[in-house]
Amino acid sequence: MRLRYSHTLRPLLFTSSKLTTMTTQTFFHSSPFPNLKNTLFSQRHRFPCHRPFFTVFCSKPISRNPPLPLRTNGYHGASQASIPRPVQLESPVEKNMELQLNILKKKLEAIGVETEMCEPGQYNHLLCPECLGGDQEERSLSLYIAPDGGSAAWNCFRGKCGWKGSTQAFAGSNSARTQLAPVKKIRKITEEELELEPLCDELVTYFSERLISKQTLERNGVKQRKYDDQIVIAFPYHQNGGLISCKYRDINKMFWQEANTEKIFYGLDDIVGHNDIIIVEGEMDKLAMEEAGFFNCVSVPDGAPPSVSSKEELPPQDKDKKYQYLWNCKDELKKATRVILATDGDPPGQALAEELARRIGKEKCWRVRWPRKSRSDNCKDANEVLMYLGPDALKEVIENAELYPIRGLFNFRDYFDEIDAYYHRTLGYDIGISTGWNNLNDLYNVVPGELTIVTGVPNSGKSEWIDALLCNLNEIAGWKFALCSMENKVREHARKLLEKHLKKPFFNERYGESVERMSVEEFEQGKLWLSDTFSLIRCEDNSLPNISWVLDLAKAAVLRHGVRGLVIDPYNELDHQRPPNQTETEYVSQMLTLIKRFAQHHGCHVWFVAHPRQLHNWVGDPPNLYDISGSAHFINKCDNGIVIHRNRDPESGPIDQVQVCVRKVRNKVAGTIGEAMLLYNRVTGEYTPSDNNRPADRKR
Ligand SMILES: Nc1ncnc2c1ncn2[C@@H]1O[C@H](COP(=O)(O)OP(=O)(O)OP(=O)(O)O)[C@@H](O)[C@H]1O
Repeated sequence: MRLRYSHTLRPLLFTSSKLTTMTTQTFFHSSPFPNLKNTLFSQRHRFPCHRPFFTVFCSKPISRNPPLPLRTNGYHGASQASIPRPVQLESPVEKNMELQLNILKKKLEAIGVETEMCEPGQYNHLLCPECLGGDQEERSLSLYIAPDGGSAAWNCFRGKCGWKGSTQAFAGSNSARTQLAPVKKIRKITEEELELEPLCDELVTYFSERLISKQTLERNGVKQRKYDDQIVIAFPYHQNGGLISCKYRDINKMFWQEANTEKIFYGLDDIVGHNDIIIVEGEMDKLAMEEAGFFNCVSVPDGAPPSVSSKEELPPQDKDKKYQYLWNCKDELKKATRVILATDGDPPGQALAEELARRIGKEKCWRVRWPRKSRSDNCKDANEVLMYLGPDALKEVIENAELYPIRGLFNFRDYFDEIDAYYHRTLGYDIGISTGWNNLNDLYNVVPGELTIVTGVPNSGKSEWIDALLCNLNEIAGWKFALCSMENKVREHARKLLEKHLKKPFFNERYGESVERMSVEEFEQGKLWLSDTFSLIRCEDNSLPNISWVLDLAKAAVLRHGVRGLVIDPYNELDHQRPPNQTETEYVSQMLTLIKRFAQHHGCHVWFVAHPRQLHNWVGDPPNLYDISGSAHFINKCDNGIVIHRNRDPESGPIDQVQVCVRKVRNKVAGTIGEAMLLYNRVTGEYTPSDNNRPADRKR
């Protein structure tokens, strides 16, 4: 049980004769009652255990006597043996140790003891299914399985649990749970038996310093109890008006609860019939809520866990020991339409809210935001809000409760920061960067996080155009890129990029004509630019890379070099093996989903080159995006679809003319459908806008 109360008012020492008020410093460092804590602890030993003490694991020396035969009903709640002992079985089963070990393990597993790693003849340290090892999740259950696998005995060493018992493989029936589970005797208690008394004036004052009124204390039946000359606060837990349990709080803010009583919410009767229920983390918070006018409030009995359980699945109700108080009133919770989780603002408090919400159903849970109590600190719970800001502020906290977040379910409000940045254009580039060719400005702009599919018949200049675009984007916005261009030899790719960057040919021979070749100095400077601007994704061995491999490396390039664009050229150079039951259409759809997720997640633009299928009776027109071989998903899933086409017939028009057909633009901020003409400079590989916006006439 983890209870965390740290109210900042002066702590008090309660004695039956008088109640002494001290400063915090005095209280912690020079208590006039050095033995007080010990006294309280020893007193408390009458209460802390939730189970009766058994003596199976008492500290006597190991007996040399032959082991006592175990009872045959399978469960021993209280053996007198000094340590768990192997049990001799006189039956044919003796011959089959494996069988009996399996049966034994099944019985143990039926009561929640995980035996997978357990070996016979050894002490195994496991998580106790009764207490789950407390907040620290200690492996506090010591389980001993006899060497022959025929019997087992266990004990949880956590003082607050102490669960112990033993069983045999072949004793009784196999319905182990009912036999093995310790029969807890729930005590019936009365205020008289507990010797609860009305609060003394000093304690009433103590509460009033926390702004809890006498009226609230009386309505909730808050009492006191004497332990010799010490007084502790008693919070009686009621259900249907009857006393179910009682929790005590001493001067050291230590808590303990009546043993062998049922775990219920504190204030349970107050939520009966209410549509709105508030759940808080401590009794003081429940009382504080009342001061703000909220009676429909309960407190958890056991405080908060240190963190949210790592297990995704909730345990079955009967094994969900820590939250039995919830299951004990599941009808009330079911009837409620709104459950406001007002647990503490610290990480354990938030973990508690999450655990409660998982069990109650997040769809009807709400949560609160604790207001500031100072410039640097927030209030951490209801009582602090009451003390620092007053009842109206606490009322406001509850009235302003927000829907409890559900993973995957959002509101636009959750994205307002991002939407603001988009509106105010503070992130740059969100409405897209110009390609650098002004006649394309209305048609296509490069938006981070989008996917552009580029297609065109073979040799149409797709790769050349993308390279030229990257050089422009680098010049305009300093973007860096990852290139996965499997068709290109690295040195050829370097040549093409350098020519565009330096606007000079790499060689003079054949294509350089009379244009001055790039100098050695320019070449050296260009190499530095290449290294700085591009990351190469290449599969150096003979195997073809698959899309996940490419995206993983692209992610590394984003994180390591800050690349803003990825080119995958072309699609057919990737490995596209798919499971036999998956169609190519399904495969393409999945692959494009992966690419788009990568693009969005890293704010990286992706250009993906895909070839059209073989076109029959082709008359030289630009292909259609639906002609892309593989699947219509290329056009369906991309943000932008571009066809690069060029005239190859000198009689139809200039052959350096390149047609950029923007066939799909999903985001109207980025552009629109249309065509623009560029002129290709064969010497430097540069493109410039063409004055002639008419495509060449094609021979038919
Ligand atoms: N408008 C043009 N005029 C003349 N040659 C061009 C033109 N555009 C590109 N080229 C040349 O065509 C060749 C192929 O270009 P590129 O590799 O970019 O085509 P591609 O469409 O990517 O080809 P593939 O489909 O085979 O991958 C290059 O040598 C390039 O210099």
